[in-house]
Amino acid sequence: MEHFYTIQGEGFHQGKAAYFIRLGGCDVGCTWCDVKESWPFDAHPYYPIESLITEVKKTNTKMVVVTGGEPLLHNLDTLTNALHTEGFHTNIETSGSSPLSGSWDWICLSPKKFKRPLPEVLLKANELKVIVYNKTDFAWGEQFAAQVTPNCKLYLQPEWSKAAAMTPLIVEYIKQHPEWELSLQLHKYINVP
Ligand SMILES: C[S@@+](CC[C@H](N)C(=O)[O-])C[C@H]1O[C@@H](n2cnc3c(N)ncnc32)[C@H](O)[C@@H]1O
Ligand SMILES: Nc1nc2[nH]cc(C(=O)O)c2c(=O)[nH]1
Ligand code: SF4
Ligand SMILES: [Mg+2]
Repeated sequence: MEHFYTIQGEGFHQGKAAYFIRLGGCDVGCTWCDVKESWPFDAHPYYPIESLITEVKKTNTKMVVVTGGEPLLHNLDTLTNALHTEGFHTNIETSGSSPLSGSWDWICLSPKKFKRPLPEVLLKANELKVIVYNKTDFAWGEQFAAQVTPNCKLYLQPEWSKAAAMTPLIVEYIKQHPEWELSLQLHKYINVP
């Protein structure tokens, strides 16, 4: 759908330079999704992997983030193998709701009520990023925290339109449950892609 060089705005790698590859198509349908234009599967331009890699190599980045849409609707083996051949770190942003493909240095799983994550992806997640849209989402997120591995990082991220109301609740929750950390969508505060 699009590709751009920016800083990772969310989660464990927040603040680091990263090249984003956003793949078209999503079958999850979150009511509050901030990239609904990504949902149609066939409405986006196709970029050959070689030309994407040429663009990434023009930057100074080591890190490539594959997102969407739901990137796991595509088989990502060829793309991630090509990125690894060129020495890039491969990160994915996923709802975990479709089978895992690709080889990943970092998997950020953000579970969704609209299509639940698969156990196989929960077990491979390096980072669990729960979006807090209302106060019931804390208890809802704990069920997934119970299914990831002990090393998996745990983040609570306010849904953007509810951030003013939810961020204070998140701060209180983290004070009570310090295994969780705050993730803000930094790029939206500083107006970068
Ligand atoms: C647009 S999604 C694409 C990747 C994948 N479909 C997923 O949901 O993880 C990228 C990240 O943005 C988060 N996100 C989407 N809309 C959001 C919103 N309105 N507020 C906060 N986070 C949002 C998702 O939960 C996910 O972690
Ligand atoms: N800067 C920036 N950081 C991000 N982290 C995850 C994003 C995504 O949409 O997957 C995203 C994004 O769209 N922009
Ligand atoms: S899974 Fe991701 S891309 Fe799909 S609707 Fe939800 S937030 Fe948007
Ligand atoms: Mg985004």
